[in-house]
Amino acid sequence: MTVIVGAAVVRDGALLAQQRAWPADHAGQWELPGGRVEPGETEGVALYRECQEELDVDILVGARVGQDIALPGGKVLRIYAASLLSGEPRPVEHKALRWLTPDDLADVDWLPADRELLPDLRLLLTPPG
Ligand SMILES: Nc1nc2c([nH]c(=O)n2[C@H]2C[C@H](O)[C@@H](COP(=O)(O)OP(=O)(O)OP(=O)(O)O)O2)c(=O)[nH]1
Repeated sequence: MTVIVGAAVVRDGALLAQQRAWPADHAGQWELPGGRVEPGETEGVALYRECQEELDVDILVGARVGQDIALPGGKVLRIYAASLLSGEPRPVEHKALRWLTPDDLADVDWLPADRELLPDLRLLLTPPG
């Protein structure tokens, strides 16, 4: 099974989202940083690599967020919480980045799979108590 890992990077109560530049049918839609787990990689290593490639940052990978979401073609999307270790994110391959507060979460045009995760992402941004 192909696993696509995504990072829910949180800083100061906001979630980092990025806007796809391609392919044409998804360009302009928003997603979490991440990508395919390559053979021989752990999911954490894949996420760390993808965030270096896409954002030019080093991350610390934390706990799972939500359930696996089925993607077309028998793939699944699996999200992990993450925090920034070093670097300031920049959109290396994407059109734009945004830090989304809980109130902003529903404002962007997410990829369909990510939209299913919004309740879990909102919880991640909400301090306990
Ligand atoms: N990175 C990422 N991909 C997502 C998210 N939600 C979602 O449906 N996807 C889908 C879009 C793509 O079909 C697939 C990831 O492909 P990708 O193009 O970003 O990753 P990749 O370069 O490692 O994959 P590939 O080109 O080797 O197939 O997962 C998300 O939040 N983050």
